[in-house]
Parts: sequence; C-alpha cells; structure tokens
Amino acid sequence: DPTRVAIMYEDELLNQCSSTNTVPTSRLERLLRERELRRSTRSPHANDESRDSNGNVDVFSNINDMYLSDGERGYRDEDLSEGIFSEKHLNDSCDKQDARVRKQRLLVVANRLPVSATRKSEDSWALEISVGGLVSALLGINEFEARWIGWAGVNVPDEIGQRSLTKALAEKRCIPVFLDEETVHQYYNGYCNNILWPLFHYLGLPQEDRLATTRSFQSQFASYKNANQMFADVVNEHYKEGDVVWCHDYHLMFLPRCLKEYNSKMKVGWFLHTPFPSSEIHRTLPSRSELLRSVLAADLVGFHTYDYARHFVSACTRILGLEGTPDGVEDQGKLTRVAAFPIGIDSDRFVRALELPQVKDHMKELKERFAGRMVMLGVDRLDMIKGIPQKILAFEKFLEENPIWRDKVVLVQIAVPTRTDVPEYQKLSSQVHEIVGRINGRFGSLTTVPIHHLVRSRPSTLTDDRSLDFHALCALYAVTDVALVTSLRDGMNLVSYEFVACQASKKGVLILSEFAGAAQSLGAGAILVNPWNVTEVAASIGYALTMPADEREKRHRHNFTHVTTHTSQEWAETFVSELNDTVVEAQLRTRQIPPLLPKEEAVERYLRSNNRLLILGFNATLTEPVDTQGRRIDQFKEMEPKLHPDLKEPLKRLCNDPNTTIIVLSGSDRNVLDENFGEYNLWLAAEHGMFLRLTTEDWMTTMPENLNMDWVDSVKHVFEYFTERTPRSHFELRETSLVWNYKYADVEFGKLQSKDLLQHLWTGPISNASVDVVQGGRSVEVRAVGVTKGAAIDRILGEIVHHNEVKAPIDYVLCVGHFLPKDEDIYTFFEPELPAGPAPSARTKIASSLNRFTSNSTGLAAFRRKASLPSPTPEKRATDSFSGNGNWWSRMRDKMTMHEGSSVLDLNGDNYFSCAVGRKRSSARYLLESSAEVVSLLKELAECQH
Ligand SMILES: O=P(O)(O)OC[C@H]1O[C@H](O[C@H]2O[C@H](CO)[C@@H](O)[C@H](O)[C@H]2O)[C@H](O)[C@@H](O)[C@@H]1O
Ligand SMILES: O=c1ccn([C@@H]2O[C@H](COP(=O)(O)OP(=O)(O)O)[C@@H](O)[C@H]2O)c(=O)[nH]1
Repeated sequence: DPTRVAIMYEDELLNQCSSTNTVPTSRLERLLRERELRRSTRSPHANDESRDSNGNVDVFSNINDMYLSDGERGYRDEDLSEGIFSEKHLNDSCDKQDARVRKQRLLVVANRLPVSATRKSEDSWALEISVGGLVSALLGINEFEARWIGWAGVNVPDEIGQRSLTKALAEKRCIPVFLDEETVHQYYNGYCNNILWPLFHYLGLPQEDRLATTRSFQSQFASYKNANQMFADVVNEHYKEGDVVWCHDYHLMFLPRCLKEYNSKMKVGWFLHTPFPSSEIHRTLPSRSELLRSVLAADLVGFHTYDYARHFVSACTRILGLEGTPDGVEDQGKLTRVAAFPIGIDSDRFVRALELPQVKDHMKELKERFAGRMVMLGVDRLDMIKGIPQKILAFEKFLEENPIWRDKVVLVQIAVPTRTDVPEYQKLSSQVHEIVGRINGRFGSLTTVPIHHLVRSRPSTLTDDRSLDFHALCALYAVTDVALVTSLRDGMNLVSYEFVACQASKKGVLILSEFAGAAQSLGAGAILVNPWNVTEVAASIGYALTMPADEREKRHRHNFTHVTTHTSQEWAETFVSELNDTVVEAQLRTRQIPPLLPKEEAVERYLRSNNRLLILGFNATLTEPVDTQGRRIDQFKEMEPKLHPDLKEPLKRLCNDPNTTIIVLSGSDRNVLDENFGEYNLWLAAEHGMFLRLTTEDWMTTMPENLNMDWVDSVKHVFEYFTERTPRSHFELRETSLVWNYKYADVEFGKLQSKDLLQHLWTGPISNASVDVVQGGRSVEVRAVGVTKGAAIDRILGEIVHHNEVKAPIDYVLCVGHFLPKDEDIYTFFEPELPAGPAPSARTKIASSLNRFTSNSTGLAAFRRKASLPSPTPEKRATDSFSGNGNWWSRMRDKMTMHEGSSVLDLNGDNYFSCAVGRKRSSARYLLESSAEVVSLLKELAECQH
C-alpha cells in the first residue's frame, strides 16, 4: 500500500540507523532513498479504491477516499509530532523494533474547495465540483490522510447556514472558511484576480482608471491580509502536531507567515499554480516585499517550472537583498527551500474512462456529428490568459488562407465562465462572442459553422449528471485531431495533459503555447507556438492537420509517456516528501549554528568581574541600521557608516569606567574611526589592526617596515576597471588594503563581475604577490598576507597591556562583531586550549596557565608610534607580528608573566563571550541577531555601572 511508504522509508532508515546510527547528510541521498522506497512499495492498482465495481471513475470518490475517519487511522498523533522523517524521530526510532502503521495527515489549504456549494434551503446544500486545474490535480491525490480547507464559493452570513454547510462539507472532509461578500469583493475579485493574477501573467497592473485602482489598492491589500488570517485561523483550529500544511496559490501568499507566527514548528509548504513573473514585473507591486517575506516564512516553496522558481529567487535577491543559493533563499542562515515541482494529472482516470460504455457512446455521437470533418479542440476557462481571441483569430487566418479546409475542419471551443464579477472577464466574454459570431458569419453555411463555441453554464451537480460531464470531456478529447492551447501565460495547463492521456488510439496533435508551463514538459511532442504570432499559429494548424501518421505517433508516444509517469500523485508525494525533508535539513544545519547569546548571563558576569575587555567590530555591529523594514537600502547612507545614535550615551559610560577597556576593531580606515569615536576614551584599531591608537594619543602602526606594498597599483588598476564597468559598485583604497564592493550593483551582474575579477587576480599580474584575496558576501578585498583580526588582536593586546601595565587580570572578555569568515579567527583566539565539545556548554575553565605575559614583553616593540616613532623595531615587525601565523601571543605567553608571575588573563568558559552579529554559521560561541541587539546589550552593560 503506497500510503505506507512513509513507514517503509522509516523502516529502511531504521536498518540504516542500526548499522551506522546516522541519517544521510545529503538531501539528495535522502530523497532518492525515499523515492525508491515509495516506488518499490506502490501497488500497480493503487488507485483502484477510487473506482466502483465497474471500474468507473468517480471524481468525488477520491475526496471520499481521502477522508477516512480518525478511528481508521493507524498511527498515533504523538508519533508524528516531529514528522515522520525528522532526524530526532529517525534516531529515536533506532531503538524501536515495532514499526507502526502511519499515514501522515495533510492539510491542503486553497482558496477554493474542491466542491462549491449552492444553498437549497435554510439548512440544505447542493455540492458541485469546482472547475480549474488546481482542483483537478489535487483530486488525483489519495495517498494522504488529507483535509481540505478553503472557501466554498458562497456567502453564508447566518449561523444556521454556516453550521449546516460545515456539516455537509465535513462528509467530504472539507472545512470551510467563511468569507463575507465584502471580503470576496476586495480580496478575491479585487486583490487576487484584478491585481495579482494579471500581474503574475505579465498583463501588468490594471491600466484603466489608474486612479481608482491606486485608491482601492490599499483597502484590497488590507482585505487580502485579513482574508489570509481567516484561513490561518481555521488551519490553527484544526492543526494537530505532526500535520503537514500545504498552502496553495497566489490567494494565500500571507498564509505561511500567519501560520509560522502562530506555531513556528508547523511544517508549512506553499505552492504557486500560476507563473511567477520576472522580478522586473514583481517589483512594480507596491506590496512586493511584504508578500515575498511572507512566502519565505514557509519551509518549502514550490513552482511548476524552474523558470518560475528562478524568478522568485531573483525577486528575493533583488528586491529583498537576500542571498539566493542553488537550494533556495537564505536569510541570516535560515534557508527557505525553493524548487520546481511540475504538476501532473491522474492519467489513469482518463485512460480508464475511455473504456466506459457511456464514453464510447459519446464518442460515437461526436464522430457522427462531425463526420467528414477534422476536429480541433480548445478547452479553457474564459480567462484573458488563455488567449482565446488569439486562438480564434489564428483559426480565421487559417480558413482565410486555406479555402479548401473550410468545410473540412471544425473548432470546438469549450469555455467555462470564471470570475464573472471581475469587469475584465465580463469584457472578454462579449469580445469572444463577437469574434466567433463574425467568423461563423464569414465562413459558415446554412447547415454548418466552423466554430462551435460552447459556453458552459455552471459545473454539474454532485447528484445528477456529474460523471456525464467528465465522460463527455474525455470523449471530446478522444475524438479530437488537433488540440489548440494558446495561453498567453499559463502556470501549467492541465488541459494539454488530459488531451494527451485520451489520445492513445487517435494520436492527435497538440499545438501548445510556448508560454504555458506545459511547454517545458510536452514541448518535445507538441508543436510549440507563440500565440501572439497569428501567422505562425495558422501555419501550425495546417501542419498539424496534415501531419503524417508516423510523425504523429512518435510525438504522441513521447508526450503520453510523460503524462502517464508524471502524475498528480507523484507531484504531491514529491512535494510532501521534500517538505518533510526540510525539517531534517534544518536540524542538520542547526547543528552548525551557535546559540543566541545568553544576555542575562553576559550582563551578570560583567557585573561580577573586575577588569573587562570589550572588543567590538564597527560595521553592522555598532552602526545604525539603514535597511529598515520595508525601506530600500540607502547606498548613500550606508557608504558613510555612522555610530548608532542610541549607543552614544552607553558607550560614553562604558568608556569612562576605569575597569573596562574597549577596543573598536574594524576594517575601516583611520578617518572613519576618528570621525565616529574620536570623542570616546577607547582603543581604535583601523584596517584590521594595522593602525592602533588610544583616542587620547596618536596613531601608531603595526605594519612591518619592510612590508611589500608594490602590488597596490596593479590591484587598484584592476579595481578601477571593474568599477567603471559595474554600475553602482565602488572601491575603497585604504592604506594597507583595497576593497571592491558590489553590494548595490545588480546582484547577478555583480557576482559575474566578481568571478571575472577574482580569476584575474589569481592568475594575473599579482598572482605571485604576498597578498590575500578575501571574498566577502558582495565584496572582494586584497590585503597583505596574514592580515586578519585574529592576528591583530595578538598585537593589540600586547600594546594595551604594555600601556596600562594591567593591574588586575582581565577576567571578562566580550568580543562582538560582524566579521568576514577570514576574520573570525578573532573568536577562537582566546580559547585554543578549551576542551573539545560545543563551546557554549563547555564550562571547563581555560587553563589558567594560558595567556601569561609581562608588560615588558618583547612583542610590545612590534608597535611603533607613527608620528613619534617613524621607524619600528624592524626585527620584531617582520618576524613576529607579521609572520602570518597569528601566534605571537601563543609563543610568548609561557614566557610572560605579569608582575612576578600572576596571570594577565583569568578567563574560563563562563566569562568569555564571543558573539557574531547577524551571521548564523560562525566560529563564535554565540549569536546576536542584529545590531539592535548589540545596542540593547551595551545599554544594559552601561547601566550596570550604577
Ligand atoms: O478558482 P478560480 O478563481 O475559479 O480559478 C480556477 C483556478 O485557476 C488557476 O489554475 C492554475 O492551476 C493549474 C494547476 O496547477 C495550472 O495548470 C493552471 O495553469 C493555473 O492557471 C488558479 O491558479 C487556481 O487557484 C484556480 O483555482
Ligand atoms: O468544462 C470543463 C472544462 C474544464 N475542466 C477542467 O478544468 C481544468 C483546467 O485546468 P488548466 O490547468 O488547464 O487551467 P486553469 O483553469 O486551472 O487555469 C482541467 O482539469 C479541465 O478538465 C472541467 O472540469 N470542466
């Protein structure tokens, strides 16, 4: 039973666990294993339960089947609390021998329920199947214990109505979200179908009556958010620990965020059924950032095609400034997985339907009706994106140019009215009628017309002829010679799949728009067209109608294989399995992430200490944040970093404490540090410690006298070249390093340019120079070899000790910064001899013998006062401080003692706090999420003084 695949997978992993006690660390390995198991355990007639004894397919049976009663479930909810595939669960399970039967609960949340309701009386309802690809695809899924949450397409203001409808829907395991008329108007007709739908299909924001649109935009957006919260409330009410929540489509872009705010542990996936447009289109939307951020709250974000996924990632990088990776979008170490999951259909349902007598009867009827003519077919919702006028005009052109075909071909166009309250859709309906009338008048005769335009009223009801409709549709697909799909944009287009599934004997031709997602999967077998090019479509019609049988056969075979193997079942299983896997992946990632700084403890320890050392970075640590929520990054401001105004007062107080020494250690040059910190009593270390100054004294340099800086000109030359050719990039020429920064340039172009630049630096004129090329997130820095903040602190401490003649051992160190990985050696500087194991929990004292030195250490000679001492002690500069090993301190510490051998540092695991700001993977012991957190920490420390 394929529903037990999850358990089989677990069993398999149990075996693996018992031998290796590990979960595969590669996502691909895990997913492949799971897929293999799913396939090997799937019975060839998995869907048979959804068919009656005659083998009839009942569209509703899937809904019924999905909805087993709770008592029939073979698993215990608590078993699922961590999810079937979670690492904890898997590892725990290693000890358990009893593999239990489990079926994972899936909450499918979509704007539209698979059934729409019509009120028959005060408390009775007729349910009918909703039309559209989303419903068709999800009806094909019966491998999960699913509940469907959504809108029933009807306004139910009264309590009796709501109660009775809830009950009627419960039989189908559907749970209603009740939207009042105003919400439907503003949220569904307005924001969803008048703003997002056209935008996502490249039709732009509404153009007519722009002022009215602009005015209504805010209220529609507010209603959209409100409606999403209403969906979230219903989900929260029905959610049980371990459930998987799968949100669907552009109607519910806020839902992932609402759900995670309610319960951050909820497993949330979001899938978009429409295209996701280029970031250039998305960025025109006033609420662009909010929508993206809300979607990113999900664990997994899925699209039909790689193109849509790529556009989404690109929107996140370009609009939100986040990091796009091959796996998804990363925000401060948190990954939202983004991938393509092309939908499919329940092909079996169509293949089998063709064997049914009633379908055969329909086919016979149709063949008789269209005898002597080839049949062309279009099946679309009456939507602007489907390109119905374009299709009909191309057909007209074909008839115009090929008079011989006028009485030999018929175009049957099924059009299902949709979103009829939206003015654009009303206009389209009359436009299509008009064109069809004109063409039929032009080419029709008394007895025949070339276009049969069948506008379906409403979908059929559950109780009467529902299967007839499905059967009629299958019969139509089966007798068709050429199907014509001319969508201007279409997420996938399942009609093309359904047509292929019904063509096993006829092997008709599919003409398919290259702008439908389906073009990527069925492109090889179909004739691809640009629907805007009426001439091309007309020519393709001619080609399709006269295509030789062997070519039709080959093309069909290719598409039939695809449609019957890439089913809706596969689609759902793949998505849910990846969603489950994101939890395993997140747990594996979390292992590499240090915990948040225990602020209270850090403050308390500070309070209890006698001699403290605070080492602080500057950029993105003490600076004021310029990228505030919702506001764009301000390059102008960011390029002139300023001390956070809220820090001025606390910093002053901390600096004035005789028992606290503060060092600001930055890559910035001396001027920047002077401007920001000149008035405070602290140590400034500019250019990664190459220059040092107590603010009451002059700058000195730690640069070795014989430091070779010959490379500077060549690098400058290269940086100038790339700056000129990369708009909004810039470079800083410091005294000892050069930095090319492309943070504000086009992300992708910047990355390409940086690749080129690096290649050139590594292989070009400076390839043999003694330089380090350091890559930042969006920067490239060239420094003299061995310059890091860790190496700098080594020398800086020597100078401080020398200067202060440290009277009491330093018994508290706080080191906070947003440093490049290369500079993170500063965090490990103080703990080389800590026992192995996770740093923060390691409470073992640092060996007290560590870090002893005297104030007359020879290392101190490594510093030269630039103004007063132009020539340094050359031997020490070149050999010790600048050896590049950063081990001056280590080499000296055993020789050094402070005043008759007492220790200068009295550190242990409890009074040493290294802390990375806004970085998740770090060698620091702790994390602080943002510079705002640094502000609040320093404020608290400052308050301790009184
Ligand atoms: O619910 P409606 O407003 O009446 O609209 C019907 C559905 O239209 C859209 O369908 C899309 O989903 C299909 C399956 O993934 C895809 O093949 C097609 O290209 C899309 O247009 C819409 O996305 C659904 O939410 C609607 O229910
Ligand atoms: O009278 C009709 C016409 C169409 N459909 C179904 O509506 C879906 C249309 O899906 P598609 O992905 O092609 O486009 P969408 O309408 O979702 O944009 C297909 O499953 C069709 O079988 C239907 O149920 N009844």
